[in-house]
Amino acid sequence: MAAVAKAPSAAQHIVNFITGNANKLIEVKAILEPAIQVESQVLDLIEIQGTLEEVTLDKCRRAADLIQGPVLVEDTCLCFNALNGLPGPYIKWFMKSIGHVGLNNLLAAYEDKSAKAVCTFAYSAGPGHEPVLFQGITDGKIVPARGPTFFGWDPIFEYNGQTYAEMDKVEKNKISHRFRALEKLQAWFSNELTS
Ligand SMILES: O=c1nc[nH]c2c1ncn2[C@H]1C[C@H](O)[C@@H](COP(=O)(O)OP(=O)(O)OP(=O)(O)O)O1
Ligand SMILES: [Mg+2]
Repeated sequence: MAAVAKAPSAAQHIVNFITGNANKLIEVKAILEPAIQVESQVLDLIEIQGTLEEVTLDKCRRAADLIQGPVLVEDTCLCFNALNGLPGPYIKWFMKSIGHVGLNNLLAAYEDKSAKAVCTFAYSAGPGHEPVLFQGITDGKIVPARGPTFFGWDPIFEYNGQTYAEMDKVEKNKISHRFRALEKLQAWFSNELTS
């Protein structure tokens, strides 16, 4: 009897993470691999205005349409509690225009320096498929910059006495907003595998 071709084993998931940010990709790989293999394409996706969920869902649909296949995208917010959640999804533009000092100054008038780092991932199985969201939040506070300036606002976000920039990567990836979101994504993927 002729051998029947076996379907590829579903033992491992692969995601195509669409991002223009090399630092995000490094962290996502460090957190997900080897359980989930991370491939990546660089696309500068248009980002609408709206809530974090709206921004991420729209980004995901755009990515799936452009790639014509399954995609994973992520949007990161830095929300100042004294400012009712702002800069939120607009943190990238605030960082670019006013930097670490300007972001600290935004809170000068307030005693409350607390902030939330929020990561929202969206996974779509392809164009026309409704994206699934996975969100992670880490509570911290905004402080004058400490530590190396490799990644965005890492030097001004303090968690448990250390800024993200002062932590080594392994440590950040155990408590970060990105890790907490990816924990949920990983659980969802392993459920998909067994169901
Ligand atoms: O863990 C982080 N620690 C420090 N800074 C961070 C982190 N994660 C994102 N960031 C910065 C990058 C960007 O300035 C903004 C989010 O904007 P966001 O649109 O999500 O990122 P992006 O445009 O760089 O990449 P993408 O192509 O995936 O949209 O916060
Ligand atoms: Mg972006």
